[in-house]
Amino acid sequence: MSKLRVAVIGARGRMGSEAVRAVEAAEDLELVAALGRDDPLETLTERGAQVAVELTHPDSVVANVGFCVRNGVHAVVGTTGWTEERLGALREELAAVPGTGVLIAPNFGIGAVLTMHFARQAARFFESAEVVELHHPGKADAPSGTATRTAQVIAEARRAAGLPPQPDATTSALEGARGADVEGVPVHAVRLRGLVAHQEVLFGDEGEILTIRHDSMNRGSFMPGVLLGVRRVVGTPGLTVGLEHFLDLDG
Ligand SMILES: NC(=O)C1=CN([C@@H]2O[C@H](COP(=O)(O)OP(=O)(O)OC[C@H]3O[C@@H](n4cnc5c(N)ncnc54)[C@H](OP(=O)(O)O)[C@@H]3O)[C@@H](O)[C@H]2O)C=CC1
Ligand SMILES: O=C(O)C1=N[C@H](C(=O)O)C[C@H](O)C1
Repeated sequence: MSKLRVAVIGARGRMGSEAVRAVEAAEDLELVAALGRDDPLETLTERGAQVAVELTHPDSVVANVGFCVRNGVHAVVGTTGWTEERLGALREELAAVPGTGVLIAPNFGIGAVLTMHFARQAARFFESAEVVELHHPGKADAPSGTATRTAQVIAEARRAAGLPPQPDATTSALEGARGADVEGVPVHAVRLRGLVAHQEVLFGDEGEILTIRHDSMNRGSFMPGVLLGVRRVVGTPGLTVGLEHFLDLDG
């Protein structure tokens, strides 16, 4: 059986370099390109890449994924910065090339995906919910894509259950003290040398607290998810947001 031809964009970064190693080590995959900032995207088509793994920067990702889609290269995207507006534009681009698939995964860590799944289940049972994400100080965006998505999932579940806004008597606060407001769910971001990627989801109600915590101790933790995405995206046309769609979580 022929190997799936895979490229990595952002190949010299923290995640990209780990993805290069993971693809090279996979027997069913062949690394055909490892692109940095100054390498032309045309290399993807010249080398016949079937799937591109995109791990760059929120300012670069839209153009890179757009190139892939226009050229029929499936994309597995870990880079953050996907607003509703960006997702809408990508859906329109994809509609013009049926057969091409894009996976956008806010987090490739299986435990992080499960955290979001469990948070969705828990949200309707608690009056209060807040998210705390903790990352290395080299991270460009805050709050993390995962924390933003987690807060959105909680907000969706609260709305579906008809819960009122969360109680909060704060009338004066230093700017940022209550975190970022993501659809009514406060999200707090810590940047600290020594950390990799961590998140706590806190739920509170009268007399009890539920904490769901996930820790990525190294970037190898993301690689099984990256490889799963690469193998599945080729048979999944259109836009998929979230690795959970490839995990059969209710099975
Ligand atoms: N979904 C997930 O599970 C995970 C997602 N991430 C996300 O992935 C992204 C990358 O993270 P990380 O690896 O830590 O970041 P790094 O800064 O370590 O790596 C990014 C790399 O991309 C390069 N780059 C930037 N723009 C381009 C471009 N246009 N073409 C090719 N290469 C480019 C950078 O080059 P240069 O240094 O020259 O700018 C750098 O080498 C972030 O958005 C992060 O949040 C991170 C971890 C897990
Ligand atoms: O930049 C990182 O490191 C990470 N980024 C992703 C995010 O913003 O959610 C995933 C993970 O948290 C690591």
